[in-house]
Amino acid sequence: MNIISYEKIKIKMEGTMNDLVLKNSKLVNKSGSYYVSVNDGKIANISKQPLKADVEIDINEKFVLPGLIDPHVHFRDPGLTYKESFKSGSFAAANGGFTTIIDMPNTVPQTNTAENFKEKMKIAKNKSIVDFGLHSGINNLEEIKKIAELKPSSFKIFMDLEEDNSLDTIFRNISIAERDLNSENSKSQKFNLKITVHGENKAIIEDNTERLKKMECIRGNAPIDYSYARPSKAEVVSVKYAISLAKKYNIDLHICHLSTKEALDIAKLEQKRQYDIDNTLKSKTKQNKTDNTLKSKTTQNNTKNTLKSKTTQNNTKNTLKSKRKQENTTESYKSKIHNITTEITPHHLLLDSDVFDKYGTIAKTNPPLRLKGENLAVTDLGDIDMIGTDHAPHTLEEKERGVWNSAPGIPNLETVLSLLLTEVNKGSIELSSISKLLSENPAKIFGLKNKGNIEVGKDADFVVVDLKKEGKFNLDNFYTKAKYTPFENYEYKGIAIMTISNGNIIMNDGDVIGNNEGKYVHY
Ligand SMILES: NC(=O)N[C@@H](CC(=O)O)C(=O)O
Ligand SMILES: [Zn+2]
Ligand SMILES: [Zn+2]
Repeated sequence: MNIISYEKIKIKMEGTMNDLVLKNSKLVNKSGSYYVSVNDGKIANISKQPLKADVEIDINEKFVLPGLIDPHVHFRDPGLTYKESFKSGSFAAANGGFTTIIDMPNTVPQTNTAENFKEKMKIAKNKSIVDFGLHSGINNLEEIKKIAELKPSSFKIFMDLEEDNSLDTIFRNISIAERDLNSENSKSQKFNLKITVHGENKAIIEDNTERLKKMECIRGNAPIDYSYARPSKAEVVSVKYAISLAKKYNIDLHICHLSTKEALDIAKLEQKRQYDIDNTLKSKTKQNKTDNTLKSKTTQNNTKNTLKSKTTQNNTKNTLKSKRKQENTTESYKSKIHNITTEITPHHLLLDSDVFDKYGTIAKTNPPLRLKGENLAVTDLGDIDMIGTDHAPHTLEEKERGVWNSAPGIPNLETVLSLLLTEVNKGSIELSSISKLLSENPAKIFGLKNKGNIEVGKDADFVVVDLKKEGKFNLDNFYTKAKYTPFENYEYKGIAIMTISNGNIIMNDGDVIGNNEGKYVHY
């Protein structure tokens, strides 16, 4: 038990004092103004009555939202820290209103062994000022099982880099690892492995790029050719295949940076199918329950008990059997429900390939910005689970090497909240949908149970926003090392003015205060 200093015990003894209170706060979907108090990094109380604390911050009737959570960042640490690091990346996150990020495995070395995973945990613990989850890379079954015990947020597959015939094996290995780990720990479904995919088909990309390069002399290969080289079809084919493998192996699937209507429709269809199966299962179990109670109680009890122990035996055997059956046959509706979830980036939401005219290869990213008519828009947000910024920093020099050799990727942590608050001011989305897309759903879908909402007992993670503040992004004020964005001349209305992580202020009016220690978070 760590001994805390006497004065803190004294304050605790008095019982009244909190560590922090946010007074005169506006909360989404609640009328009036609130006091939100914090104790030991957790939300202690939410009240209309005044609350006292060591530190009192007057929010002056601004909105206090749950701290933002980004499930898709590339902090390039270890190995590529000249582009970004957990220090610069987490400072950028704090500046953008984020209190939690989940980092991608395409570092050097790849985060695809238990050893490299632990090494990255250490690096992040030392450098990150926001809480962090980690996605794992892919490896053989043995390594996957060792990493799975460290509770990665998911196993990430870059389908644009994998041959189709290796994908089936990857999904199969993840489902076998989940089954084996849970049968070793049979008391509960302790391990729930999730796959996240970069959904673009490698073969289609290679064929189209080859064809366009050959025509270089005729077409001159403008930056927009990148959108033709990685056509929507590459995403549609890849997302369809990933969903079929998730069904076949009963594994939860999260689709990164969805960028086309067609692929979104396919994902929605499967989500609806799973929802219907889930409801059928729920009504069946309820039906069974009513049937059983109708029978006489007494005689039933003993038979029920013997039956129960047998049924539990059969059930475990059945689930394992159905899982085994799953591997080779098509899904049966009795199978475990696998969740299909989706994310979209700010650039695929708000930009299309027209922006290449102005920003050239600065706007080059994977998947590419879509041609008008193929792209998604703010009106599609109701069908998408979350925003994942795909904060993918590179150096300016790496971004200016022509259409084929420039590095793909756009940094977004310090622009996304202002971009979405501007949409709120335009009336195209509600303020509540920002919390749903950037806090509640990422927390729920990636199992971050202490995060995502302003509720008593949850982590005291907040972002205070000034809905009225207008301006243009000034790259000199950004903390990311990647000083470029296709949103440079965007006129925003609304910005983060304070970020609080576990009760500690980490950003105040655009100044990041770096004395906070981010912690590893997982499902
Ligand atoms: N999105 C990108 O264009 N680039 C990502 C890789 C990826 O997510 O494909 C990166 O790590 O740079
Ligand atoms: Zn990607
Ligand atoms: Zn990415």
